[in-house]
Amino acid sequence: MLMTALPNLPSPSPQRHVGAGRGNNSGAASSEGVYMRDMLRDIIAVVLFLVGTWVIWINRRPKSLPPGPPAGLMGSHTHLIPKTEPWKKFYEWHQMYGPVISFTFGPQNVISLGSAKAAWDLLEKRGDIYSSRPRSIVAGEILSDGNRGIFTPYNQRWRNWRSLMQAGMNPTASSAYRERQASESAVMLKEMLEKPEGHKDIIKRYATSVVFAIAYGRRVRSLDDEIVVRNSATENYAGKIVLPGKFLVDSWPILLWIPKSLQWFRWDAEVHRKMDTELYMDLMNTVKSQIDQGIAKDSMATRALSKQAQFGLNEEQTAYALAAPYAAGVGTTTTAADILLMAMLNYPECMKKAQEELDRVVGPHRLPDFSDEDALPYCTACIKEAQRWYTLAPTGFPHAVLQDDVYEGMFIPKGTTIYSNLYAIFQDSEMFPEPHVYRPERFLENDDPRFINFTLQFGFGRRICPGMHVASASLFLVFTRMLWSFNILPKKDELGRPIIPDPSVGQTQLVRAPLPFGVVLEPRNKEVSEVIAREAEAAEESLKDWL
Ligand code: HEM
Repeated sequence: MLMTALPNLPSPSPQRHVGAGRGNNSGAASSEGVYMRDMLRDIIAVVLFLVGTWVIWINRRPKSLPPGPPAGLMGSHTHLIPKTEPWKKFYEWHQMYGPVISFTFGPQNVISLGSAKAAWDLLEKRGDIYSSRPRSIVAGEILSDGNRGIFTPYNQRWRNWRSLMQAGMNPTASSAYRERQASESAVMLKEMLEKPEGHKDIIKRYATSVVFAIAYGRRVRSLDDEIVVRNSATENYAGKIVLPGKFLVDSWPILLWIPKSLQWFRWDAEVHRKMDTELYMDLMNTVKSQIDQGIAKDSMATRALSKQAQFGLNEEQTAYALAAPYAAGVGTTTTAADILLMAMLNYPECMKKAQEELDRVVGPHRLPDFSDEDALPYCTACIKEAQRWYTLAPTGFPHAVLQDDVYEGMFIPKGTTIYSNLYAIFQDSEMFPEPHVYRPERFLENDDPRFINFTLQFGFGRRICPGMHVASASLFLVFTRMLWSFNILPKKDELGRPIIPDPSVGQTQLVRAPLPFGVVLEPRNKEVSEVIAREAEAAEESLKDWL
């Protein structure tokens, strides 16, 4: 049957028969040759049939699945996805196939949402089924034993964890940290005056101290503090292992069937799990002993420990939950501030406009404060636009869908990984004309509530960043106070030419960050140093009894 279905292969020429011209055996040899030739033809036909069937099978795409690129021979798109900046490839596919595309990563179905509308429609309006996370074997299970909520599927354990995050960082709780943010940012400016070249670490110390105050009610005076060093080591490791494709077992869970002692992907992760648990328990136990001594400051830890049963978290789960603000809040805030500086170097005219606004509203005798926020719309627009212009979470953080669904006629199978492709969303020229240009005015010209209350950079639905109020408040103070104090200027090369950082490149671990660049912080006038010295002194006074 197979043979008849295939066109006849051309006969080889008689001169080339095996054994041709070898005396008496030539007849037998020639029939043997014919036999061999037919067999070869059968084998080739079978191979072609199998390969053809395989290719058709692996490229089978239920008609209604979202469109996407053709798969490779192994049925996957993995080989098409670059290891660095994969969202750029997804963006290309969005331009070819539309705002909702599907592809596979290993055996895993993936759907990427490249428009805000699709992300809102699915991740927010249908949040009851789109709020889970894809299975994360190494980072979520082996390293974290299900204790890091950011990797946890949408279940009761996540809800308990999330209720502690909400209690600690909802808008009302977040406003209680503002005084702390104001004091630490005044100290930050003083440190910048003294050591302008260290501005990046200075911002990092600020962000670290803020999240430690929120989580544990303690202050961080230096990045050399032992708890910071231990936390950084932990987060560096976690940041590295969440990169897609880092571990085969995350795509091929069947590898969990090999004997545990041979599972090489466990070895490092288990060592780190022990270290992390020790660190997080130490941090929580310090607060317990402060509570016993009556010297604990209000924090997520005091709240969690006094209502542990209400939150439904055991000791270890509580300790891990309290570590989340550091894990998710330092790198993000520091990078977002770095992006703002990069924007100012690329668009000095925007810096001038923002400074004019600050001079008009705040004047020269005090630092900007939260009470100025409503009167500083251009500065606020600069912050939103920086987060759009250079997104630090280009594919968002992946969600997973809990049941089969249909969206605009497209089938979305249960268990699919869903990327909210913020890179593609922010490049949507209908929503953001000339998307590559940094233009804060776009946020002032648009009265759409989604522009006024812009939260796309913080993700979607029930998983939306719980730290967004803390982050926005920090960015407001860091940006306005830095611009009020300093002209942000580029460094120069040996020929005196300004070195402007290139926004089209970056480096990615858990977040995407600009490549390192230098800035010159030039105090704007003589009074700046006096005001900073005065406000920093008052800040130190208010912080003096913080451990
Ligand atoms: C500019 C700064 C920040 C940005 C752009 C940002 C962005 C994000 C994004 C995109 C997500 C994923 C949301 C989703 O799954 O749809 C997320 C999750 C999260 N963020 Fe942030 N974030 C920032 C700062 C912070 C801060 C300061 C904290 C804490 C103090 C924080 C804590 C968290 C946590 C705990 C999650 C996990 C939520 C969950 O899985 O339920 N983030 N963030």
